[in-house]
Amino acid sequence: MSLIEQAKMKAAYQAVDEHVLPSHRVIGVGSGSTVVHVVARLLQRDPELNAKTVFVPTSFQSRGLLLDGGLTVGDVEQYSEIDVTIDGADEVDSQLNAIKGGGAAHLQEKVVAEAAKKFVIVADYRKDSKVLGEQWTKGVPVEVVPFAWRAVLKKLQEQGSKDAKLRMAVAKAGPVVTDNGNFIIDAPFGLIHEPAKRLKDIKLITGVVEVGLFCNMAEIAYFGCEDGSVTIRTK
Ligand SMILES: O=C[C@H](O)[C@H](O)[C@H](O)COP(=O)(O)O
Repeated sequence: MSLIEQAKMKAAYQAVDEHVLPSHRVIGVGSGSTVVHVVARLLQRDPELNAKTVFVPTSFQSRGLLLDGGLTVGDVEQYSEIDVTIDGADEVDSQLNAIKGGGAAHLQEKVVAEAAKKFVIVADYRKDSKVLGEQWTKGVPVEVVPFAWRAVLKKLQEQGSKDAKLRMAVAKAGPVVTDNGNFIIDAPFGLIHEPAKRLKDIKLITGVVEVGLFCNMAEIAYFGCEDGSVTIRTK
């Protein structure tokens, strides 16, 4: 296993061990490659405990992971109060603000994170920054209603993201289509010193569904380090 994969695994395992309690009945499960290790750790719990627990996924991917593991899935319509949600991130700043949506899943992720009493981030050392935009330079993922994408792109450029662009699919002609049937624009803004303001400005553009800036949401973040240790950051 590569160093990066080991780092993801250590962070994920420790977060599950410290935040998923036997008394919990509803657990939110994020998306991405780090969350694969979250689900692996959940599957190592007492099967009787898992049988009494409902897991709320945040994407087609995480739903598949949970179902493949034989776990019971639910949604926020059934379970509006979640005990804890654990999710990955593309970058986390010193205040625990995060960029998410590298896998185009941030709309459902934000809903499931907001429904949780506690939101926990797991990541490897490459995601650990002082200021957002230091390491994640692809831009802020912005989910948009398809017919409005050009209008939103223009507004994002006017807000200072000159290189904002529609995310294109890799093994399909045309744009990435999210699990919700929308498009994604990646909007680089350089260093983001005031993420909450940036979030508000982008969200006010008509046609924007959700912005991959998670501000003042995470309570704690676990970063797997290159030396095999795990760094914990709290508010
Ligand atoms: O849309 C995807 C999600 O926000 C992921 O949680 C994020 O991209 C981090 O993914 P990974 O753990 O693969 O780096």
